[in-house]
Amino acid sequence: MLQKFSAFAGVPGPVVVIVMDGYGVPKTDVGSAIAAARKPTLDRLFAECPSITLRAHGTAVGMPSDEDMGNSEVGHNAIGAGQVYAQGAALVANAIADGAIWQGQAWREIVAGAKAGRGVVHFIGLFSDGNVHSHIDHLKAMVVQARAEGVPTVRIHALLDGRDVPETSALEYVVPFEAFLAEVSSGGFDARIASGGGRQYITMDRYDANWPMVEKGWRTHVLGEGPQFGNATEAVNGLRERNPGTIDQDLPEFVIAEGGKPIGTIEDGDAVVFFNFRGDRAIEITRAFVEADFDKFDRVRHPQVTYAGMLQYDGDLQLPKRFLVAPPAIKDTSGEWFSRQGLAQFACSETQKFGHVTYFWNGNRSGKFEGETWQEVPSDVVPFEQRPWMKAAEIADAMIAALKSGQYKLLRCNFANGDMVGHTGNFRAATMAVEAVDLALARLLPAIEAAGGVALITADHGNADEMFELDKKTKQPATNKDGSFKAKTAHTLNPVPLILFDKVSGGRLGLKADSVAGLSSIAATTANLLGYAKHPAWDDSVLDVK
Ligand SMILES: O=C(O)[C@H](O)COP(=O)(O)O
Ligand SMILES: [Mn+2]
Ligand SMILES: [Mn+2]
Repeated sequence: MLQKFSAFAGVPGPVVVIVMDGYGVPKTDVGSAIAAARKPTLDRLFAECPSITLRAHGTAVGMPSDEDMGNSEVGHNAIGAGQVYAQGAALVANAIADGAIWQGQAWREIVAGAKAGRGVVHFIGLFSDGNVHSHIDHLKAMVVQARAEGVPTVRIHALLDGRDVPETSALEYVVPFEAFLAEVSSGGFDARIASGGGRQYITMDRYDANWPMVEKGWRTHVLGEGPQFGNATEAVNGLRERNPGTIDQDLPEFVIAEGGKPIGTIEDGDAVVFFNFRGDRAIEITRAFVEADFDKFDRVRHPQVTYAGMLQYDGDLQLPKRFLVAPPAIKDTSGEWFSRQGLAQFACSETQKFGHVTYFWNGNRSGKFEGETWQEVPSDVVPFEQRPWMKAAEIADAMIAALKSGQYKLLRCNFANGDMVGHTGNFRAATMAVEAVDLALARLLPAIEAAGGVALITADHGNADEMFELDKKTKQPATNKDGSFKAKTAHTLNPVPLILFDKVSGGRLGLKADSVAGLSSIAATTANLLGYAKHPAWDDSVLDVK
């Protein structure tokens, strides 16, 4: 059980944690959709309430280095668990560096499974060095190892990124990788890219938002259906010509063929590795491969393959059963400990971020802890620059209703706007996204005050705070040849705000500025606001009690 907090007895009402996804604190207002947005509520909060910044990238959230931006998985894991674990990106890199991955049963079964069949290993995954869902160096190491272990054929199904890396950078990955594959394809070894497409167009849906996307991916990778090209470089060039202005993440599917025949359909007896380490966008395609009674779309045929995930994507569902590297063993999460305390908890977001405040928050578990209520607001299936307000109003409605019910001592929500619209690279839409969140806060905060509660308003990482690529040398926004700014779709390395909205303590409560504090300090801060000492495993609270 959690102990009482000696310095403060706890607020009379609930504690509400509000995550403004993709809302960082930028170094310059140039290119910041947040600075450009009209946001009277947030401006007032920053002027009147205690606020500090928290680290939300790099080692502060378990990434391999401080060059790595933050992301929703590591951010919500850190907020929910109150601790920092070495995350998938680091765990896979280490397992490759020390060779442990090749000794593991899963890798041995992949190689043995392929050799017992047609001798084909397929690698499907996000084809970039974004290090959010995957890293291309991990793929490279597996191709080299497969060759060394005598696997004759490798087929790669490359999901083009442009979302965690610059928006039209696909050829920077495809061209050198096809050259590398040509170089290693000798002595009876044949490795080629066989299919692919934009990651937001095929395969990498999440949270059941858009199964037709996954079906399209299945038809591309498994059945070999789609426009045919001679190699992936030609495919990217050809698709760009046919779809002018389309950025990589939205490019349609492609299939590599010889004489009209796809070179890499997935057949009985093949081995398949889904090489993303992050789970949210890996779960649906994994289900299509491993579930016997799968009913989300017609698979046409269901090849019997040896399937492995880079990590296990869902510990509760054991999905998939075979995985190359063990995921971080996240335990003692705040959700679990507040539940053991008998506190009722409410979690809400729209589909696109629903798993963030449930599954990621609870340490990548899909099951609820006792006393948790989860509410999902269905997201629209549209390009979000067309609807930058997304479901901010409906999330505010649900939160206000939950507050009014008086049932919950802890509430949490995620507003997806700054991030989902930030990822489109559309500056104007991103300012509206921030404005929509501001409007929702203007309604939500009075309900928190009326319930005698307080709010911690924060973010999981930056995105809308930097909508232009920065020049690597000057760190100023980079320009195209015509002088326009280069749109940026990825997350940022900026810290995030932590604001304490408190109308109940009479000014007793503040936040301690601490240059090393990160997102993992929020769990302990929440416990202290409720009048509990932090769990010993959690990082320190930043609550200041006068
Ligand atoms: O999956 C995505 O949309 C991006 O790669 C990362 O965004 P998120 O970490 O905010 O989900
Ligand atoms: Mn996020
Ligand atoms: Mn994002």
